[in-house]
Amino acid sequence: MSANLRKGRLKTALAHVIILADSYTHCLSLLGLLTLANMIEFQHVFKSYGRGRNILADINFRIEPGEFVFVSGPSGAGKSTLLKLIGGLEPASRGSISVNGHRIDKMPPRARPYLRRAVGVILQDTHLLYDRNAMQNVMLPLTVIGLENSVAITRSRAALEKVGLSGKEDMKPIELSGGEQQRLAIARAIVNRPAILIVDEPTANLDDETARRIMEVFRDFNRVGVTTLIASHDRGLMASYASRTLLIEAGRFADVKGVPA
Ligand SMILES: Nc1ncnc2c1ncn2[C@@H]1O[C@H](COP(=O)(O)OP(=O)(O)OP(=O)(O)O)[C@@H](O)[C@H]1O
Repeated sequence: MSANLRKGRLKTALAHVIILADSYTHCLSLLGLLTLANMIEFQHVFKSYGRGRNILADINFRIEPGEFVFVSGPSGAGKSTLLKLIGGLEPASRGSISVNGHRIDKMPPRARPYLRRAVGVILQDTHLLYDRNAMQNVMLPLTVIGLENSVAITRSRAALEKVGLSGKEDMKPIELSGGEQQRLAIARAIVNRPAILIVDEPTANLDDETARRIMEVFRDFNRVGVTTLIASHDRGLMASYASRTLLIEAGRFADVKGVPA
């Protein structure tokens, strides 16, 4: 056997080991997630911005590990605000919020990276890095935690493929359509395999077929135990997927089985 052929085979074998090791750690992390109890609990939570009115008032609910829940209500009702509280992107004005058993309203700033890893946040404003290409944007959360480059690339490619962006790795966000940018933000949020996914209006800019495909990506994650919360006013989407809906309407809050009437 020539030295080049041997080298080639060794490289292929190594790549397989890396992928296998990666799946192994994924399984372990999923087991870890399940034992970590990736639940969300709000107790008497109030939220106002500055001295303004209460956007959320005395909100109480508990989402069990692995649930798939919609947050619904009219525009301006406070859906994004609720998601931001869970992701630690906005502080509550009063009350207690627990995520994964940690009181995030009492979490010191040095513990924030933990929350960022545990909770994948996909907001309407995608916060992509416009001077980096699609691949670099998706790789960022993995680079931050010090994952080896080759593993980060393999996982980022897989995440881009999941959201239908294979072949667009080298494109900058500005060269992508609104819907593609949204899918890029989804790839970046799932690449870290969070315990909880919170998603704001994920299908707003997408055609029906792409919307269905993206919802299936969230379902796949949910099937392996990822607690998923989706803010939406798309009744068709909720009719297909919702088994529980948190409804915020005119300052009132309701926890509804299935889709609200
Ligand atoms: N940073 C902020 N400062 C002040 N007010 C804010 C801020 N963010 C949101 N609000 C106000 O809080 C209210 C709820 O906003 P939020 O974005 O949570 O609603 P929403 O239900 O997600 O709306 P939409 O469906 O239109 O996205 C709105 O009246 C909004 O103006």
